[in-house]
Amino acid sequence: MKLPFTKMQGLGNDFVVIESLTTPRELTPEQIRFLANRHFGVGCDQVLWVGASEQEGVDFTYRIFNADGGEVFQCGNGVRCFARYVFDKGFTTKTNCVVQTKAGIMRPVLEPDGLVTVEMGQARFLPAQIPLRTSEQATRYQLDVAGETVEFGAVSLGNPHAVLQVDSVDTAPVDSLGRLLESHRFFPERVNVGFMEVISASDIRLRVFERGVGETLACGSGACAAVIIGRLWSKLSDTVTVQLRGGELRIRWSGDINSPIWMTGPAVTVFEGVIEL
Ligand SMILES: N[C@@H](CCC[C@H](N)C(=O)O)C(=O)O
Repeated sequence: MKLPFTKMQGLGNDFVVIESLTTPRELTPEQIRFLANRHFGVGCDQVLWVGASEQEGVDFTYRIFNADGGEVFQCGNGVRCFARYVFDKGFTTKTNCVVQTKAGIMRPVLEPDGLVTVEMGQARFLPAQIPLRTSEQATRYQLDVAGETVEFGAVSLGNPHAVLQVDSVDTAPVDSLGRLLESHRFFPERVNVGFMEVISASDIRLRVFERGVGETLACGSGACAAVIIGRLWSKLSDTVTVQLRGGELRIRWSGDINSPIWMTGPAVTVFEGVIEL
């Protein structure tokens, strides 16, 4: 089968976008892993699937697959690319489409300056919602990992995040500790692990070890999670610039746990192609 695709990136978090609007397409986990493979396939952190609306008031259905082939419910950099893709390809003339994900409805908006703003929904903190293997909700959790006590905040943006504060992201053990935490039994559905360095109340640096991928150049939902945790720990203001390895995101959150969080950043098409599956 010949499969057309579009390669996109948001701050270097890269995607293979598969269109299932004109020709319905389903991909197996093996096919996802092949597409994501940087040596034998196209190469990406996530495969994004663009599908038709399945309900009134919604324009499209958005599905997300990690490079390991697993389906997940949220991808912040991906939803910006999704909005850029459906608009640039002429599948909509709306600059503010409504997108159904498995985590709920998302509303990306194409800004006049080319950036994309997304309302990322409400954060969830209950252990069962994240999920965590505990019944006690806490602002800070502690785990013993490889003989050390690790402290972190935990939140769901539709996908699970643990956020650690570090003195410097340059020296943080992102790969080794990220890997251990990602698959720690405390997180029954595994977890994305963010390492946050607070520069000031309005600036952080962040590296993220993503579930099902490894460290990526940027993670949109991870940036939201870091700002939420940093704000709950009284270290951040309501508008924060998040410096990731691939560039910057602007994140806004009032601090009211019932209010949504907003993310603004770039979404770029890299190239198009056709691959034999
Ligand atoms: N890169 C993403 C997050 C993708 C999903 C994540 N790896 C998970 O397993 O939850 C983003 O920009 O949010």
